[in-house]
Amino acid sequence: MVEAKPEAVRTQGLVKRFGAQVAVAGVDLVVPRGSFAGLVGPNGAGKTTTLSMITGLLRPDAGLVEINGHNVWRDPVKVKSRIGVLPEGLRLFERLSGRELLMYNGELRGIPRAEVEQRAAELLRVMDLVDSQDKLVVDYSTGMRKKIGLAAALLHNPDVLFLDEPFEGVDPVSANTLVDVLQRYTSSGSTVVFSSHVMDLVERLCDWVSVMSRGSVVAQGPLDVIRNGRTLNEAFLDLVGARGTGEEGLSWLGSSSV
Ligand SMILES: Nc1ncnc2c1ncn2[C@@H]1O[C@H](COP(=O)(O)OP(=O)(O)OP(=O)(O)O)[C@@H](O)[C@H]1O
Repeated sequence: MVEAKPEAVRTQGLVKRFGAQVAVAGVDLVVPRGSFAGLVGPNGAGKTTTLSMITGLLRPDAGLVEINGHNVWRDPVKVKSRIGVLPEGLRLFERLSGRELLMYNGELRGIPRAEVEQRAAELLRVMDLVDSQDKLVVDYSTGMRKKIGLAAALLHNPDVLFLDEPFEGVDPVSANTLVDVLQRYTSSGSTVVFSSHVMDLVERLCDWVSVMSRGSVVAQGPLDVIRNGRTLNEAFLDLVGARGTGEEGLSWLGSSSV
């Protein structure tokens, strides 16, 4: 009998509190291998906190995180060597050029220099950053930062890639580039998990969706199951209980009142 491979990501009962605030209240997140997975939820739902705990950046108060069957918090070095992360806020080494940043990342990952040089050159070309490769990262625009951050996260060819709001502040041309690279990456069987508020994009790209609300996963599964005949935006509004008439309050707003 062939043993089933573990999921790319599995969490059980993940909890994080900040003082009296429960940011993540027992999250059971599942992402099958090879998925292009979207993590969606209203502001403050706990997406960033969950991703931070999954990627070994923030220690959970309770619960279990496994990536490809390996316990992240018991074996962090092994797991971190096989994942790529584009975190929120994207803190980068600002005084390095884009090219130096990739070379440094490659060295940190223990990849032979000649291999890093080749991979960095290819990534810079695909990300359309060749002309800016010698510019300091501090002088990069928001979209350029996302692209060099994604290049750095891909350099060691991870099994699973985690991206927190990768398309935020990115122009349509750069967004297309990011999408092309990510689709090429998942088509070879690797897994992407990304958080986003852009429902159209999640609907277009993802085959798996997890919906969070108030610190919990309220729905997850294949995109079509979550949509259930609706647009993803409609499904999202139904699931997070955010449908209102929008007519209450703000009666003073607009030109008809004084
Ligand atoms: N370091 C922190 N200290 C205190 N509270 C925090 C901290 N980080 C997050 N929180 C709180 O935890 C909750 C979840 O925040 P989180 O950033 O995970 O949500 P999110 O779903 O990523 O939101 P958004 O879509 O707005 O980015 C929020 O109420 C937030 O105020």
